[in-house]
Amino acid sequence: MRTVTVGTRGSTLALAQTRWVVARLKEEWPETDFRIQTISTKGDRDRASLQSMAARGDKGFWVKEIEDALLQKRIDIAVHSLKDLPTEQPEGLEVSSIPKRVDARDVLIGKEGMKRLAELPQGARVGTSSVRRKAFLRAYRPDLQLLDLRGNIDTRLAALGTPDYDAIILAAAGLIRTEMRHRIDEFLDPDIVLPAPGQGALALETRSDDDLNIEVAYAIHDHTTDDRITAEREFLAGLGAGCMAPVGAHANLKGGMLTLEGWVGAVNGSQVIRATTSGDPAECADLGAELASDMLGQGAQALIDSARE
Ligand SMILES: NCc1[nH]cc(CCC(=O)O)c1CC(=O)O
Repeated sequence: MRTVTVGTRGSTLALAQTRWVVARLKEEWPETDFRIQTISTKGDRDRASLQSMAARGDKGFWVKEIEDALLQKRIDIAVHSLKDLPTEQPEGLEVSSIPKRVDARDVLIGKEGMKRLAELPQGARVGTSSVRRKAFLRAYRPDLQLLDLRGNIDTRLAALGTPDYDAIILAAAGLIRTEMRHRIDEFLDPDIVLPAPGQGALALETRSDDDLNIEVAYAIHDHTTDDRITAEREFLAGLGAGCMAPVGAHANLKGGMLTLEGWVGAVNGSQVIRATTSGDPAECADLGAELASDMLGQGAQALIDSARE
């Protein structure tokens, strides 16, 4: 039997999504043996300085060590949360497969009586470290106290068991993939908090010259998800921004048309620039790039810079 080594971070979520990927691959390739190897990244080891790493333009803190393992042939396929993967891959590597996306929305989990965003009391304490979530939440409810809350899903859920937080905001996808969907109290309305580009989607990365493993990975590729996230990521790339920017993007396919919505917010909540475009899904990359230049024309750069300070 041929063995394919699949590399991932070791968090509960990373392992859950990698086991899901391996189960799907095994359905397509029953004669192949898949082995999971966990790799620790700078993001796992040095969480406190994530924001400063992002400010320095150091984008690959969730993926660098995993990409090195791919290049050195210690692993054959890497599984990443697409949201955490920089918009460009290093020389010699490529994204060879995008499996079907799960729910892209953000969700709220709250204490008793704090289970809906609109009904949180004045000054309620909400945990999130995402500048995107902070920017859009502040624009909607300037009274809320937004408190930093870092760490993996388990750490963040545990924070609700302390007196410090009334509610926390997370990605639905993380809870769904770790079989904690039942903990979700409210799916946030995307008209209030627009999800991150690529949220809820995964990427399988391989060596560019490794035809065999590219074929293995591509068996679970989903074209619709690919068109949607390509538009979202081209929008992000066109803004020159990364996963730590106050930028939301969400694309949908309906009736053969791709609609892309993009937001850029001021971290202090004073302003959110919103724009929408739509067209042929075959033009998904151009739609994203065009929306980005439209937003830059409306002053988006100053808002992105405001998050870097
Ligand atoms: N930045 C960490 C991260 N990367 C991907 C997800 C969620 C799952 C996904 O979007 O696929 C999360 C956690 C979160 O934002 O709550």
